[in-house]
Amino acid sequence: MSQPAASASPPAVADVGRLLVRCPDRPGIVAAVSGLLHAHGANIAQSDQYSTSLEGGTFLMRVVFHLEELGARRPALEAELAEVADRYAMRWTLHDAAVPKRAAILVSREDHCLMDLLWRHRRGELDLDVRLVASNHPDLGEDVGAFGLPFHHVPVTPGTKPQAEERLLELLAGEVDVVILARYMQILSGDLLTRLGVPVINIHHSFLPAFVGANPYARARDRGVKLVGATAHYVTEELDAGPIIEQDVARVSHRDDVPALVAVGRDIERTVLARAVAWHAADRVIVHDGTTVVL
Ligand SMILES: Nc1nc2c(c(=O)[nH]1)N[C@@H](CN(C=O)c1ccc(C(=O)N[C@@H](CCC(=O)O)C(=O)O)cc1)CN2
Repeated sequence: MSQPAASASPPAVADVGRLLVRCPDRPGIVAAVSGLLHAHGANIAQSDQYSTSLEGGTFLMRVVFHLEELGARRPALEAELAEVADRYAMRWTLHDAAVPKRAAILVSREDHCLMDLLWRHRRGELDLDVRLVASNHPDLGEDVGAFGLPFHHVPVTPGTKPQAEERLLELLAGEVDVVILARYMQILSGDLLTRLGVPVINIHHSFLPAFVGANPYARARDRGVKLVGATAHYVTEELDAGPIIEQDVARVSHRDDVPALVAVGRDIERTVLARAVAWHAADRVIVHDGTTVVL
């Protein structure tokens, strides 16, 4: 099963920029962007592009480049990018690979996805600046503290959901660039998502679009599935309907009861979430028309 390379991005080093481009497809875009980077003294290390259609499609491009003194040269580079963008009706973002995205992780009681992310982060495998962990249960506070990270218990009950979301916003709004739901089992309101204003990545414990919502493994067992899976997706107000970033599956059989399905699923969930988070951290995921392109 082919999939984007586990990590095609060069190591995050000084003076490495990542440029993401989106515009109506037409001839000359690659030449215009590469020519601009060359004119500013940049050396392109990686370039990936995709057009949604050869006729009237949208052109998506990700360029990783090295430019000495990137910080000092960035204003002039961005000024000329703005001019090229006008010519090609281009939307673009430029990221400094030396500045990891600030992240918060939300969790409930299941620890496998959270711990996997924290272990990878501690080993330096996850290019993120993990700022805090928050949970609607106190269970994992000690485990998080062992990683030297702040842990915030934000209890949620049906009658206190608005107040809990206000507390989450106090902790997160303006403080992080991405929020990761590592089996966080509370539905986030559209108001919270809007006020957060940053991408939220969720791991759903089924191969979406099958078994949206709660208790997917029990429903999968009742259905007699021969595969179970996990799906990492961006979070939207509609439950488990956001753009899919990564998925994977494993074979199961009639011999597997629900606990066995849950056990098989745990390994899939944590590896799928880790891959999705790593790709997001490396600016490899572009959302287009409710789906994603992973360059
Ligand atoms: N706005 C969104 N919020 C969340 C999403 C999402 O896609 N959009 N994904 C969920 C995670 N999730 C499945 O992956 C999920 C979580 C919670 C529920 C649910 O029914 N929760 C109940 C309360 C459960 C409890 O009290 O423990 C509820 O919130 O009413 C279904 C699916 C994370 N949030």
